[in-house]
Amino acid sequence: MTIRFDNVTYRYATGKGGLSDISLEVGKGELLVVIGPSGSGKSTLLKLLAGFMEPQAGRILIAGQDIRGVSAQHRDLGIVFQSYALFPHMTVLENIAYPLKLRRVGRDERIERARNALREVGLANAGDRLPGTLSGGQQQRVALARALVYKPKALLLDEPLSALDAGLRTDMRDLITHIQRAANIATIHVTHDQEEALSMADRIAMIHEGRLLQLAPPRELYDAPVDTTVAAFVGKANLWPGRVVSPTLVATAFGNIECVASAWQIGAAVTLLIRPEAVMPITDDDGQGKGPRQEDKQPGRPINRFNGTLTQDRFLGAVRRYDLVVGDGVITGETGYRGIISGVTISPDDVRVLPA
Ligand SMILES: Nc1ncnc2c1ncn2[C@@H]1O[C@H](COP(=O)(O)OP(=O)(O)OP(=O)(O)O)[C@@H](O)[C@H]1O
Repeated sequence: MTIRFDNVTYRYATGKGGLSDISLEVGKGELLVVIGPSGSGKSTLLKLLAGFMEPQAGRILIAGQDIRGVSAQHRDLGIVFQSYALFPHMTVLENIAYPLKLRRVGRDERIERARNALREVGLANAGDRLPGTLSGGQQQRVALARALVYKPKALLLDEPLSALDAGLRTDMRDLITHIQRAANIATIHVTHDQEEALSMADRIAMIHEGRLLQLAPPRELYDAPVDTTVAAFVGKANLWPGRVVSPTLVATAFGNIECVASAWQIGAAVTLLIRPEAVMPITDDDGQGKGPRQEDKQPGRPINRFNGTLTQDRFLGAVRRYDLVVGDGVITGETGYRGIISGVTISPDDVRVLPA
């Protein structure tokens, strides 16, 4: 089954917030992650889908059917919230079986299906316990089992991992994607956490101020963001304002930067995006301060080469994130190199030209 938003608009009575003209489709078995800053409209999107309120314009379709007027409980959606929302006085098994009871499934079948669902989330032995005796991660697994037990048409995950600590969150990402794949169910997952989005999503929808800015697979969103808002929200970014001076040159506060600007008019105001991992430290190994990648392209002439002073040097384990002050500007780089850094180079191919 699929989920589709056709030009959906919702305005709160206050006149502020909501969603404007959202169109997107989630395919059968697809995991779409919705990201965006606080207040961008992510929860509004879920509330409209879940049936807690109706759009003022546009249509929402589940499995090709317009769901306007269908009550929340008849939309047959599995929903997992940040707060586990389990019934504290019911055992784990009773919690999971509850949606089946509501649907008048017989007792034996209820228990059997609830046990299967519990096994799928790796908690086969926890059926008789009360939710309060489980850890946060375990409770979230129960919530997931309860959401899926009646084979809903689609799955909605509203920040399901945000109450968990970092290590557990990473494990739960894998569990959710595993179970979501096995259930082959169209899923919308809302999160603040960009790494969670990048690692879990088939595609990511980035929402900002109620508008859909970009809908793309994680790599495309990261490598080719449509604008500076997406570039800054997803991953770390060096963003430098500039002006196109030739098809291969953009003037910035750091001087003229070699890049591919042929799609832009001469004189156009642009912003250059350089990801920190594309910033190459000039190491002792290439002594003369010419990055090897630049030499390959134009022998003898150093391109996009900057000398400066390291002001921040953060050891993050696998990598080191540093700030190099160059004139009035700062270049942030990431590297596994542990030696002294006094300059960097940036390959023209690693510079992305975005609208100003
Ligand atoms: N019940 C409401 N009445 C009026 N305005 C609301 C209501 N709910 C949300 N809003 C406004 O709509 C906008 C979008 O809110 P929404 O909760 O969808 O954002 P969000 O992206 O989910 O934010 P967060 O990440 O903080 O949960 C916000 O500006 C918010 O203030």
